[in-house]
Amino acid sequence: MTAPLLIGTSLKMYFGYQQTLDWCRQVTDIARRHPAVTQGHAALFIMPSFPTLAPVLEMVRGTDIRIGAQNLSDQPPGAWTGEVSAAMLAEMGCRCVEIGHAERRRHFHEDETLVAAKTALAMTHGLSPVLCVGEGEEGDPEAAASECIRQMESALAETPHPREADLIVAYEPHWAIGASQPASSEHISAVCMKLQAYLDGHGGGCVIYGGSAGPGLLSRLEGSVQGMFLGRFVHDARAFEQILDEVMTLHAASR
Ligand SMILES: O=C[C@H](O)COP(=O)(O)O
Repeated sequence: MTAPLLIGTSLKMYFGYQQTLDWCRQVTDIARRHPAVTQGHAALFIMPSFPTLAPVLEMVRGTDIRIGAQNLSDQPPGAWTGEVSAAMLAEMGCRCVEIGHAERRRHFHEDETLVAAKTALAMTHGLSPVLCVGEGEEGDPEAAASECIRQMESALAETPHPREADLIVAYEPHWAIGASQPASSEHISAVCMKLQAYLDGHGGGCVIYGGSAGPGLLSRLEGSVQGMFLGRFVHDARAFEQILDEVMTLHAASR
């Protein structure tokens, strides 16, 4: 059987507490009954805000939905006011953590040294990094892929081999995040296939696409990505279900 497509989302800081729980419940209910999930063609992850991690972890108990944080400290537990450790996330039951998102690089000045430290720490605690890479300006896919591979190499520089958790690379061109539409399918496919080829030769991992992604995009990418990293366009949980419907259609077409 082929590997499941990875369908994940970060809720960023959009929702309130109750709204997050309501949305996660809707998606969990969809996951419990949708054949794309129950038959193993799609694997899901959700990254809600820190205060909701505990109730959401409880909510998804009995499913295989991975829950992750949108950030972690690059430091071991100690005197780091306001930070959250990899150790605590792992202890709670988180299985993945987002690292290097364009918004954290831009607004919180997270540099490549910090991204590499966080990636290594996540791995050593068995947390799969959802490592976000992407070029700043719209341009040709060759240059974009080179820049993303450079970012991946930098991010993985401190990570011991073999890796202690699966690596998920989210290709997110910065210029396509928060936009009205994603990058073109041709651009996404060309870059993601290069990044996947790189990972296949360098310890493994899977490449998913994010940046104004929504229903319909996965079908247009014709198997060139391993999944999707979703944002605003699944805030209505029915859109999440539509994407799982697409996974089923793609699976049927591949048989
Ligand atoms: O974390 C998700 C990505 O940054 C994409 O967000 P967006 O689809 O709202 O642009």
